[in-house]
Amino acid sequence: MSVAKGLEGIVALTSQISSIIDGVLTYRGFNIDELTEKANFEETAYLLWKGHLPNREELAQLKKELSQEAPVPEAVLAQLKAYPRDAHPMAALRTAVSALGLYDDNPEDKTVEGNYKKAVSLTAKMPTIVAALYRIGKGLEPVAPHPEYDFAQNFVYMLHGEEPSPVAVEAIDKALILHADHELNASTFAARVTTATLTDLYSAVTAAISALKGPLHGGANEQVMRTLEEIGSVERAPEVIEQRLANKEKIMGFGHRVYKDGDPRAKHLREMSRQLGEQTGDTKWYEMSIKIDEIVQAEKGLKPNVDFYSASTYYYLGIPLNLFTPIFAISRISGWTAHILEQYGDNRLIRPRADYVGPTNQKYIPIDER
Ligand SMILES: CC(=O)SCCNC(=O)CCNC(=O)[C@H](O)C(C)(C)COP(=O)(O)OP(=O)(O)OC[C@H]1O[C@@H](n2cnc3c(N)ncnc32)[C@H](O)[C@@H]1OP(=O)(O)O
Ligand SMILES: O=C([O-])CC(=O)C(=O)O
Repeated sequence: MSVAKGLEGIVALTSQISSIIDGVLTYRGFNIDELTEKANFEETAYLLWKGHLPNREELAQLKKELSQEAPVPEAVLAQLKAYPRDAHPMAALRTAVSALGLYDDNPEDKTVEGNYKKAVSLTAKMPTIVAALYRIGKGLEPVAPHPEYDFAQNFVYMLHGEEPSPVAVEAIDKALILHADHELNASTFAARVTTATLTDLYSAVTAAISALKGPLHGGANEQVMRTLEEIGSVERAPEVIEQRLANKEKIMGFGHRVYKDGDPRAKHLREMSRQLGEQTGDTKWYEMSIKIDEIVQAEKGLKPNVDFYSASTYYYLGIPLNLFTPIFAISRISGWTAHILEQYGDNRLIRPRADYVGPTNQKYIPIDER
């Protein structure tokens, strides 16, 4: 049996949701560069779920549903308050999404309409949960979702409990578009493998969040910011990064399984980081990121991935480090659920083989003789 470690290069299924061809990322055939410039997150999520951009009526309907579904059940809110204060928000989010399945009247409804409803409902609740976790962690009361606010606006509002700045809303909205889907990344694959057993949507999303949390995947954005903080100044960047590379340590936010010539999302986040650095009058984090980018490219030939410049972008927006990956999840749930719907629509159990390399012909030894 030949093994492709990490399933590198293996084409596991067909999909109509997103593509990475010659380094270009598209959602349903639309280049993400154009979507990032012209669309908003709600349109993007609709596009991923339904396969076409919404007209005015369809978008208004989706916004209405997202708004209606944004509040989380009181019982789940009470659970969030009972979680250990030092729990990581990604772990808490995973547990909360799993708990939400218990409060769905019909969690096993796997009709197309039923699953679409669940996808919208869960997507709507993600920002509410993440903002609530943040506020509870600070000893503050969660802020209820604003019925009139758009998705990104509502998230920023619920975090801080005040009218959000248009700059922050625009930046978050763009970041959400950029993170919404990415072909068969590890968390989406986890969602599809889980779905393929014909379990429920909550179970599949819980599996996806669990996979996204890891530092080789979505968890890298938080680690990037920790690296920037540890380095502390542009001047120290060469010494620290070169030392880490010499120690064969990975520099978080660099490298990618699919993109070898660069991640097309990184340039948007780099520009956002630059602009926010200028606007806040604190260009250090952006400059340090640029310096690290130069060194890692020169020394290792590795380019930044989506997680690298999102770190300084979120930092400039005053978002705490442990919410970086939850924000990724707030966006990626649109892609996960689109893939879950697609998987239910044309399902086959996903069950590859392992090449057994362990011992053979073992003989049972009675316990007293071992
Ligand atoms: C949203 C996302 O999930 S984007 C990815 C986010 N993850 C990160 O940023 C974590 C850092 N990056 C990595 O760990 C990897 O580049 C991954 C996981 C993204 C891709 O991994 P793979 O395709 O399996 O590449 P792999 O880990 O085998 O690396 C190949 C070689 O490049 C090196 N390398 C890869 N990434 C890095 C890095 N960030 N820093 C230093 N060296 C690296 C590896 O050490 C390895 O070197 P070797 O051949 O001398 O052993
Ligand atoms: O595709 C991947 O392997 C990881 C990634 O960039 C993403 O999930 O956005």
